[in-house]
Amino acid sequence: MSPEREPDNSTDLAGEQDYVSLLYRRLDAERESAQRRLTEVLGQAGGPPQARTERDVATTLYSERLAQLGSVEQGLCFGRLDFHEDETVYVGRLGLFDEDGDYEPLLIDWRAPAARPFYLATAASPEGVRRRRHIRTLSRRVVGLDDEILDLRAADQGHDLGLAGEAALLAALERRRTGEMSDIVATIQAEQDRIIRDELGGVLVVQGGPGTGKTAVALHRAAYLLYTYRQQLATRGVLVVGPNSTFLRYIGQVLPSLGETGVLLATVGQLFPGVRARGTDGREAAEVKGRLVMTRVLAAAVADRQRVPEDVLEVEFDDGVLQLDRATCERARAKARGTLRPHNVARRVFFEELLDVLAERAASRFEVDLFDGVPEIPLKAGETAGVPVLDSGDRAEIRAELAASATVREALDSLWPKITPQRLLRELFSAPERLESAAGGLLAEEEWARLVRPAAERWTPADVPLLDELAELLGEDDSDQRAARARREREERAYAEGVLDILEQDEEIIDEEVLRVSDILDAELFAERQQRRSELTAAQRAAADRRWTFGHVIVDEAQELSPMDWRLLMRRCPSRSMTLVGDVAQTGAAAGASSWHEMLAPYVEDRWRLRELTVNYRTPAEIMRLAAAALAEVDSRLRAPSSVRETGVEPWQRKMPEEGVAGLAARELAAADGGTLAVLCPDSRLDRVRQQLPEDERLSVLTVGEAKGLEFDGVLVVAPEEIVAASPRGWNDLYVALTRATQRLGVVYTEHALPTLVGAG
Ligand SMILES: Nc1ncnc2c1ncn2[C@@H]1O[C@H](COP(=O)(O)OP(=O)(O)OP(=O)(O)O)[C@@H](O)[C@H]1O
Repeated sequence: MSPEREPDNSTDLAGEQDYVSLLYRRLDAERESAQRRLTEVLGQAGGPPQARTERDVATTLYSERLAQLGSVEQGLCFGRLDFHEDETVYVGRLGLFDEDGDYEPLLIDWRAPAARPFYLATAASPEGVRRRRHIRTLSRRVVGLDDEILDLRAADQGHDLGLAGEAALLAALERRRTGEMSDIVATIQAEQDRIIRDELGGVLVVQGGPGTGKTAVALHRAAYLLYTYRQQLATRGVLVVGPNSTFLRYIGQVLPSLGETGVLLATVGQLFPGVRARGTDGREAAEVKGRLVMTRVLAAAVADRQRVPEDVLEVEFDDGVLQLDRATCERARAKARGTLRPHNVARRVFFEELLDVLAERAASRFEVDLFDGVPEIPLKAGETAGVPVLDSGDRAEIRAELAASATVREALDSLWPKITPQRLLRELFSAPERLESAAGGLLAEEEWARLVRPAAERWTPADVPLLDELAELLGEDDSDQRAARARREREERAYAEGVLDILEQDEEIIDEEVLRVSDILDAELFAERQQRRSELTAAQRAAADRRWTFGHVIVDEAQELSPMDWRLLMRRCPSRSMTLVGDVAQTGAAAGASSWHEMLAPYVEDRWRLRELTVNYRTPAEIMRLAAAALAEVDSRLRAPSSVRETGVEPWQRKMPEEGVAGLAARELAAADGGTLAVLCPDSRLDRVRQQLPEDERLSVLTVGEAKGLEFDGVLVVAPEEIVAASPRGWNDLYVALTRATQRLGVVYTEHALPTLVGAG
């Protein structure tokens, strides 16, 4: 599409300013009203539980509304569509209505169906649109207009990449980077829009090269889904998974500006409540931990904790000793395992079995003791010896005593202990003999030996899926807690019934009050209220609950996740309503994916749909030519995405010892003209390079892994030859490093130049 442009015209500018000012007045009025209501609610206190619950709901509602209204202050309205039938629609960051008139829409939310032509209309397929106008604002002032006339005559003069709102797009892309990602609502392109608005159900995979807007699309999709399927998603929330916390900080501000709060942003390492994975694994250990075979290693480690005695176990009880022989314990273990319940739950069965046996043995011993020393009286004709001395009540009492005895419990615990995932994993990794027993038949010795580490070591991100797996294998015997909860509920109900009785007897009390009390007793209503309360804090509640399942899960840099990471995520999303975005050419993690098919087959077979993004909005064509040479080394069949723009600045390459990096960085930082610069280096050089460089908030020194998903105005890649040599996925890493810049790129060799790059440069 090659739109004809109408020149900016001051009458239009003034007209749009009037309209935009009207929108801001409406926004202010909404804010005042939400603030007033919030203040009113906060001013109330006391009252019955129902009133308190309602106040909680209202407080959260108005606070969220205020946050949402605050987040759209910049760029409230950014577009206008004029249709052939003289209809005009304004598009913006949220919907506003004319509440004084007949509730006409003044501004259409970008996510609403009516806003769609703004992103999709082309000259060839104008969807009734005559003119698309991008409105540029600075604070509340209109500073420019970019018009496109969608005229079929212009359609075949088409631009190769089919860009919509080209001037506004290029202006957005030229912007200096601040270190925080911004939203792209004003300039979403058609191929991106189709992904953002794709249906909710099933697994959607978005494959796209660097800079094609995968992250941007994933976040806008979260906002779109919450807007469109609010009922379905608000209670369960949306989980957005990113590769590391630097990345989460980078994208953290985008969603509030899209007006969304029902989203939990997390790394996989943050998804096991109570564990903070702050340690790091070596590349090889992480790779082994990520393998699917670890499920079998862990299952074996759990089975190893279900022991039987070599010969007999002696259990002290009541001034005597009872014996549990190996065969009896084996029978009890087989029965407990046969229930197929998790370890901590099946333990109850094991205990019950052995308590039965012990009770039997204790009863016999008691009977023997009773008759000890008593002379045997010969049986008369017709008499039998079968009548037991202890009746069933006595036997039950002995069993109860055994169950309550600390020594008995200790003895049984030594065979089948109650154990947490954390304890089991710590004890497994800190004891080579335990590891050998569990992993010996499944991993080679040099593989399982990589997992050995001291017990005091910190948890790492790769431990988290293992803990999650163990939580499933071990389970939680919560029967005591459940019994306690049921007892509490019975007591509360009895109390409420008592209150109701008193109220009914008291004639002074009005009917309404009585109704409120009886409300508490209505289980359905009670459950519903609980539900409403949880709706408001879905993201927070989800963060604290390992068993939480999300309405939708979005995974960014999905290629980095290991098979064990996927198992964890799939548990969090049994509905398999997921959006996975990534680029298999950028995989750096040793346990990461090289094919979407391989990664997904265990969970959904081939029931997933693929969409591709093909245009690179970040990296200029000059830099992309160099990066394409690295991509060819990854796989010669892969094609780099086409860059949207050229800058006229070629990337440069130079040989220089490490000490020279500081001077080059200072030069590049100056050239970035107030923008950001990243120095990307191999892990082994990170500390030394960091020490050389001054503290500056515009300057970041990172490894390639840390820079994944980020972008900077300028980038210096140090020692590319070492980045390539450092891992089997070294070329993928170099490709990632070379595609982080929006303006300028320099490559500094410390040893030998890479012939591939020299040829391309
Ligand atoms: N339609 C658009 N309008 C304006 N800017 C855009 C658009 N699409 C993408 N961008 C910008 O392009 C840059 C790259 O986008 P993003 O980080 O989402 O790409 P990516 O595909 O996730 O890249 P990578 O795989 O390298 O992490 C960002 O600055 C983003 O804001």
